[in-house]
Amino acid sequence: MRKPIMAGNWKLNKNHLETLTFIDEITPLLRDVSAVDIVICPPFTSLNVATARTKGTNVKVGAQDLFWEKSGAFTGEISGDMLKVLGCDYVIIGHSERRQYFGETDETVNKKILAAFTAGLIPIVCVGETLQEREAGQVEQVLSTQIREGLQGLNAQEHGKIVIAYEPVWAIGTGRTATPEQANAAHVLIRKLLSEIFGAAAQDIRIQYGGSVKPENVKELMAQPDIDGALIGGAALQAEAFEKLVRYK
Ligand SMILES: O=C(CO)COP(=O)(O)O
Repeated sequence: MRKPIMAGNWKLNKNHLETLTFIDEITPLLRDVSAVDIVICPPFTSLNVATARTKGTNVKVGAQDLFWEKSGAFTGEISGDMLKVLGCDYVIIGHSERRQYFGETDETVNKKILAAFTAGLIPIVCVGETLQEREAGQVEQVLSTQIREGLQGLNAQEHGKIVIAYEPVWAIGTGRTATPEQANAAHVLIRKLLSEIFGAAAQDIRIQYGGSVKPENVKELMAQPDIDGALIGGAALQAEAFEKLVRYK
């Protein structure tokens, strides 16, 4: 009942020319796929060409961040409206790299989620614990704070299309994936937390797993009942690998 969603988070990779090359490779390969939502999230400078080149295809485009204000004296920032008018459909919010290096907090995540919905974008909201937190037995506490504070004030009617990405920080770019069972257990916990906010509609919210997802491990992760897709970094940068990830079955 939840349509799988496979998204590539390109991070700081690919200029606009490389973006066009990737899109020209990937769109013919994925043309027949309709059972999975496909999203690429290039850097801001590539979004213009990405939305233009994917227009009319089944590949959707997302940004990697946004700012919560609509306009004004906020040097270096990008608004949700700017992304929407470019043709973006999604925006990643609260990635652990933004939390770690750029001062993102649950409070700013919350403001950004609301701004994304106001602009008509679907937020992909990242949560996840560090290795230290996992080893200290704090997974539940960390996820619960991130969800309760990050998603404060949301409701099923207006915000039910939200996508959550569970990305344990210790699995990102490390080659160390959570086991399918570990990941699913976290997803079950997240869904329980979502049901406090969204009620029964939490059953329809898609929860992606992220952290060293590759063509070799995607199938067993996707076989878990509460894993509804993946947010993929490194392995999403090559068309051939990304095709395999989208065709995970
Ligand atoms: O952070 C990630 C996606 O947002 C995961 O990155 P990797 O797939 O490179 O581990």
